[in-house]
Amino acid sequence: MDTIPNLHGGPPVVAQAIVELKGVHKRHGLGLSGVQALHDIDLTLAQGEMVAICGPSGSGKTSLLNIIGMLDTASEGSVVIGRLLVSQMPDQARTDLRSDMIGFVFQSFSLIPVMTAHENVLLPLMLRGHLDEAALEAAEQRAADLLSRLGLATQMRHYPARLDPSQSQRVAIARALVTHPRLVVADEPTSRLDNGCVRLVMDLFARFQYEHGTGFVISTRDQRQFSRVNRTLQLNEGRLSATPTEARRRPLRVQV
Ligand SMILES: Nc1ncnc2c1ncn2[C@@H]1O[C@H](COP(=O)(O)OP(=O)(O)OP(=O)(O)O)[C@@H](O)[C@H]1O
Repeated sequence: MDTIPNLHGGPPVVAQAIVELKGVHKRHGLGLSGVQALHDIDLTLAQGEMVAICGPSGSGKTSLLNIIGMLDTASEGSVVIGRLLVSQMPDQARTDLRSDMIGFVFQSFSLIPVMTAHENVLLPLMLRGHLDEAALEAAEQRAADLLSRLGLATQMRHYPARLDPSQSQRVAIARALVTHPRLVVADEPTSRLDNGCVRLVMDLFARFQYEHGTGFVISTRDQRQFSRVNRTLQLNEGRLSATPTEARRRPLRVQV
């Protein structure tokens, strides 16, 4: 549990944790060639909080995000996402939970080459099961709105091969948001964007945070994001160097 200043003047709001990591270690590979990517990570994120994880290349940002995003498992320690102990869940249950509550922005975008930008964004909604005509129309509209907000109105019918890195990164961001997930995990989501596009993306994230209570975990080396998040944590050689209370913290805007 975490208390958040109430910007509307009332008592502090008690926010539930959406992510709780305790004593998390991650080792890639076995034996002498193995790499210890994360050491004894304790981390709690409140629902609706936006947190940046910064650190140099190789510090363990992707390893940490993959665990929070349920794409990978910890070697040791407990991982609770949305109050469920995912570190002890069978793979299929973890996959289902991930598609229900998490949007993931991959560092390498991971767009599907045989689908247009619009189809790529629509895909997570289509994978949720059969949509009747009205639901399909609403889903198509939602995907188109997100692409427009990210400055891609004229690229919707383009295939990934015709998109530049900035456009591809924005398509990957739209795809992560389209299900209105409770948590977005974004691996260096602004690495290929100019200042104008960074502003578009961070404005859209802030809007989701405010309107839908979406939480964000963003790994970054990009100083341009730091003023827009609630907290910034530092990873160095697999260790979080500031405890959450020591780290700079800005109040959350919450709807009450
Ligand atoms: N699948 C893997 N197998 C072996 N080692 C790995 C694997 N994935 C990551 N590592 C190693 O774990 C360490 C942390 O890597 P990670 O990708 O998590 O860091 P990062 O901070 O995200 O780096 P970057 O900013 O360059 O993406 C590095 O030493 C990396 O080489």
